[in-house]
Amino acid sequence: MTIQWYPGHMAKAKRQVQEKLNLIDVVIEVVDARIPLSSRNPLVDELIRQKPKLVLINKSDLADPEATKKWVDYFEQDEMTSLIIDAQRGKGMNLIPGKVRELATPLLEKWERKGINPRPLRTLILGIPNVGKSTVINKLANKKIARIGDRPGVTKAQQWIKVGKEMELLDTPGILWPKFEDEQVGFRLALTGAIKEEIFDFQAATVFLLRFLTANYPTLLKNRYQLTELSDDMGDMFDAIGKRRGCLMGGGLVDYDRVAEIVFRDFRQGKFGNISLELPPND
Ligand SMILES: Nc1nc2c(ncn2[C@@H]2O[C@H](COP(=O)(O)OP(=O)(O)OP(=O)(O)O)[C@@H](O)[C@H]2O)c(=O)[nH]1
Repeated sequence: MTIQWYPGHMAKAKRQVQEKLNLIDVVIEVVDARIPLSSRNPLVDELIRQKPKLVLINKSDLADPEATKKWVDYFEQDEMTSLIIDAQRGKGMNLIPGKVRELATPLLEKWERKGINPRPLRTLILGIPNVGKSTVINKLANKKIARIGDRPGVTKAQQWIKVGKEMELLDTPGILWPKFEDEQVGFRLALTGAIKEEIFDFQAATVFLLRFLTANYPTLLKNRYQLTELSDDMGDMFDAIGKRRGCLMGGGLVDYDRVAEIVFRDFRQGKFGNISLELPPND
């Protein structure tokens, strides 16, 4: 479910994350590999302050592998440790406990110095909606966790999931809102499913996507709709795709809304192939 965010919701979400963070040794932030920056809330770093953090670049099966490698370098330059994963298929996830331990080395050394018996490291999954937080938790827990819906008057205690011997994970993720004052960021979030479809202009998002594909993945776009040529004129592009897909109204006119919907759905379902909608700044 994608949530509509209002100032009240944001303040509540922030408070809830802050409460959880008090219990946490290492934060695990999940981002969408297709939009690793746009799917972050800049508040994360401010919120978690000095706590060690691991970035999971999820949904790598949908993204462009070349771009994803560049993102790992980008995060490294920014002194962030990241891992490329595909939570749906569990790929890359076996490396998480080792990375968490590595990140917690200063804490483990502190315990040793003080003669404190080491306990499992406590972690929290954090991220904006739809990046795959629950999928990551379920995979790490190695089973489907039964979720108890919010019921008025019933306080659900925080539950810890054991991941191996040395790591524990809070069973509910921390959710932060996406930030989309920039229109392009908004389109990227809409295309990847992080914000509700009703709150943006479908045709405008499709125009953004078609322009992006024309510039960056022309062959994938041509192949999908058997187009011999691509045009900068979006009217021509909609016409060409619409004719291929039989989106015609009376009088042979192309139904642009239907074209937009088809292109949009095709992208959401990964029908174009592996595409990243964002490259690291300065690339
Ligand atoms: N292709 C692909 N899909 C994924 C992957 N991880 C999660 N998904 C899908 O992405 C959608 C969202 O996943 P969730 O785990 O519900 O995401 P979430 O961050 O918990 O979402 P919210 O509950 O909205 O905060 C689901 O349809 C998942 O099946 C992945 O690695 N690859």
